[in-house]
Amino acid sequence: MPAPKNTFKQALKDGDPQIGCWLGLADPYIAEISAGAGFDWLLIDGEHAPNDLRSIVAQLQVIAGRPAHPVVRPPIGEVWMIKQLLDAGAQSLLVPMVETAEQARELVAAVTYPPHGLRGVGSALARASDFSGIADYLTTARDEICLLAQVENQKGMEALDDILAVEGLDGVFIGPSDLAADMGYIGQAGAPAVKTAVLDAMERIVDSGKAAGILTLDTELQEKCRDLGATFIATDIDVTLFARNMRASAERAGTLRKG
Ligand SMILES: O=C(O)C(=O)C[C@H](O)[C@@H](O)CO
Repeated sequence: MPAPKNTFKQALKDGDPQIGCWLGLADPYIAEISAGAGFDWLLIDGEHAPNDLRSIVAQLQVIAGRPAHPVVRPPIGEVWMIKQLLDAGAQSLLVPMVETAEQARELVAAVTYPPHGLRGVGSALARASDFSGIADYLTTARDEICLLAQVENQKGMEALDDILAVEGLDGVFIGPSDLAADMGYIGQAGAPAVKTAVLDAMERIVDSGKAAGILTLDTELQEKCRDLGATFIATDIDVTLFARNMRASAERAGTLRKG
């Protein structure tokens, strides 16, 4: 019995656009609601949300078997973190702040078992192998892991072509917020210079044959990235959805006080 089929990875290979949502509320209840909302994938954010391994596992558990595919973002691309997340059952990783091809090659090694990689062998204890229930996990896991790198500063953009040449990397995500900051436009991900850089990167990623991805709430940019061939596009964030609607609700309710 092989490792579970990574339908998200297959969809990216097939060029089928996958529409996702960021999960930053770090709660399995929210993840469960989101998993059936209609998104193709959900990003469990370990970088900017108060997630730890336990909360990530809890979200993986409630998303399992639901229509949406979980993509997990570690705080940074450390080998030990990746080992833990893969053993916890994450099959798709989005690793932030990738700046060099060497870094990308290290990440490929981190998701690959020896002799070709560095991933520690602990499947006997791992949720990923259904706690040893998947007899052929060790020899089939790698093919079902989707490794995505985030390029989100000028150093990474300058190295983009070299990063795209790294075998075993499935896709590159451009992070508009961090890229904007590094370009001198902090808080202005929609600045023309940033958008131009993002769209240029999208073209280069797609031309390389790898999957291109982004998170943007800008509907015009979402459409432009899709039209350029981007295939993993996150269009919203649970935190902002909730906060915006709570504030609006409180404002409406506040009118009751006036009598
Ligand atoms: O740089 C970006 O943009 C991202 O990587 C996404 C952000 O981390 C996310 O928190 C939304 O701002």
